[in-house]
Amino acid sequence: MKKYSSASAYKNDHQSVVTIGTFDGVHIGHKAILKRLVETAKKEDLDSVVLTFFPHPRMVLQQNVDIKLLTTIDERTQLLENTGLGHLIIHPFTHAFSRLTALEYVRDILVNSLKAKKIIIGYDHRFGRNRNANIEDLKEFGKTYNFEVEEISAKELDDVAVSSTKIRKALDAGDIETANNYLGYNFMISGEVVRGKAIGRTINYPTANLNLKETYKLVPKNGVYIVQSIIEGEKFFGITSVGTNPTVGGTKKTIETHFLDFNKDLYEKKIGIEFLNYIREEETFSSLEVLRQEILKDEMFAKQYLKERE
Ligand SMILES: Cc1cc2nc3c(=O)[nH]c(=O)nc-3n(C[C@H](O)[C@H](O)[C@H](O)COP(=O)(O)O)c2cc1C
Ligand SMILES: Nc1ncnc2c1ncn2[C@@H]1O[C@H](COP(=O)(O)OP(=O)(O)O)[C@@H](O)[C@H]1O
Repeated sequence: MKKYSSASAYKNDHQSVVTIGTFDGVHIGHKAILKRLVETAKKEDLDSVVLTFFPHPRMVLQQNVDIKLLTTIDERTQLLENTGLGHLIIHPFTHAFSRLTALEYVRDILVNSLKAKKIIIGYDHRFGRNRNANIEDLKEFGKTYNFEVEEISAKELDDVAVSSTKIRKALDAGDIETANNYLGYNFMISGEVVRGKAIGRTINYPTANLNLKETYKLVPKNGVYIVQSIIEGEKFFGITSVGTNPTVGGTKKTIETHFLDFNKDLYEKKIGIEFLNYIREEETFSSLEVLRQEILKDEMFAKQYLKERE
């Protein structure tokens, strides 16, 4: 897959089939649309192109709204790469871009830059300044500029919209299994391991504290989870606590993982953790000793879960 940092960076004379969207999560519904794109490209000898935007339009147009996304732009890129897509354009979404008229957008971007011969798009897609043009307008432009518009049905689109919302809601409720089913893979977060208060080791539960670079990345609700991680090529399971650690008087939200059967220095390493299941809510325990006993129970629970899953 070739990547481009703007529509004008895409320099290709071959005609294309294009689909446009955010594809946050690249979940099973998105994959169905992307499969159609890649198959159409093959059948009709066109290049397959996804036009996506970053930052998310709502991050630019509604800056006061705290938007959380299922995937960072790097994760989204990697997941799109796995679909067999030919070309990915991550176009900067700016105020100036949002002011383009429908005509300018279609003519300059879709036709002149992307050489669109076919556009696969949702029936309710809106575009151009103030989102005032719709799919009927796009079909009219197609007559002038000689491209075809293939409509994604309400049903198919509904499935996509439903799963994005459902995945976010499931993660907000700690329902990892539902989220993973809709995603078609395990929800994951990654970041650098940073130093904490060094209390973990004193109760025999050292925890790798993850620092997320992207503030817009969604984190599942506070609580305790079973996770897995690939560390230097080897798979480890772990128990992760998402929360403020009230037992030790914490106030800042942290994401900390104790890896099972593991004993290595992870500071400054970049690691990803995949969420497998939810164990319990975060609680305020009366002492560190009680916390240690509770984490031991979490460990037993995780081991049992992993054994049954084998
Ligand atoms: C599996 C697991 C469950 C945890 N559950 C809780 C909890 O319910 N309440 C709480 O205050 N802290 C909880 N913690 C977080 C501990 O308070 C934290 O890991 C400990 O203070 C060590 O922090 P440090 O990495 O800064 O040394 C949990 C940690 C783990 C690994
Ligand atoms: N099984 C393990 N799980 C997680 N981290 C481990 C493990 N064994 C060793 N470590 C190391 O110990 C560190 C965590 O120790 P801890 O006492 O919790 O300190 P901190 O408060 O700095 O996180 C991790 O960042 C990692 O480098």
